Amino acid sequence: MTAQIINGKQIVAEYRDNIRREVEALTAAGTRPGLAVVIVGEDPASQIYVNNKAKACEQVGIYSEVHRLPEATTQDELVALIESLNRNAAVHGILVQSPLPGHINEEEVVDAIMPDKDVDCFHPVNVGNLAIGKPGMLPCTPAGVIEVLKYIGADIAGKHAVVVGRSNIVGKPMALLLLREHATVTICHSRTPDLAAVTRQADILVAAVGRANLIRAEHVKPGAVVIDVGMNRPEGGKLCGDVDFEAVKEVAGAITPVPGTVGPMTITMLLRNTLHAARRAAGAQAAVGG
Ligand SMILES: Nc1nc(=O)c2c([nH]1)NC[C@@H]1CN(c3ccc(C(=O)N[C@@H](CCC(=O)O)C(=O)O)cc3)C=[N+]21
Repeated sequence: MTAQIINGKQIVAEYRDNIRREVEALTAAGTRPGLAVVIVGEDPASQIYVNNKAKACEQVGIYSEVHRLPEATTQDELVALIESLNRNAAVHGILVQSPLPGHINEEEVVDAIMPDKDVDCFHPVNVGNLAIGKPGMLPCTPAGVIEVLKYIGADIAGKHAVVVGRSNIVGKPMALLLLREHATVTICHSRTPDLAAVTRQADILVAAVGRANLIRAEHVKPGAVVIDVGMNRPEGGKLCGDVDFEAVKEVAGAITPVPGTVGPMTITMLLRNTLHAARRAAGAQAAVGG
């Protein structure tokens, strides 16, 4: 039996429809949600992603502004821009597209973003709140994966979820969100001696490494839900994930295609974070009678 191919188009359309309605209501009440995206340099993949983010904002009625800075931008100039966006009342979310040029200290840049406007959930304050289970900003890609699992009706509580990859932007926060949903969670990485022996135990397998075809049929338990977070562009080839889709779809119970699901859901969660940030800002303003 072949796996259920998870239809990202349908999930994304439903979520964005709900967000669009909520944005409309908040705008009518006097606060139009706004997102500022900052991109430094000319990385071609980043240009595509940033354009997709701006288009998605437009689709749901969120105000957006894209700040395109030259490769030679200094640390001080970038931090000064972030500080001005922190003070800008029309901007509720700030996203600084990574990767940044080598001469920029990325950590210092993230620290400069006001935590309330950190719609990536990269700031240490938001990461800490996530780790201790306080409500707040959720990281976009991991939150999107949880929404996909819920949408297809996958059980998470008590299931064994295996995350392959330990990055700060996907692997680690993914494990925290699965834990919050009461999964038993294992994280694998490049030093895991027998990857397949661990991944074969997974009821839910999340691949977030950035290596094409890392996960093959022998890595997957029959019937498992396989979520592919990889975004690989082999030279001259087309975009593909970390999972050998054709082979794994014959074993898995459900699988996400790349492109099509996790990428657009990531952007959808960015829209949701921006909406929530705007709603909190509007509430805070009402509380001081502003
Ligand atoms: N501060 C920051 N926040 C991010 O969230 C962030 C980032 N930097 N840097 C780069 C990564 C990557 N990322 C993607 C989001 C959507 C798609 C996406 O929509 N992908 C489409 C395909 C797009 C295409 O054709 O290339 C899909 O999977 O269907 C891809 C990649 C966000 N990132």
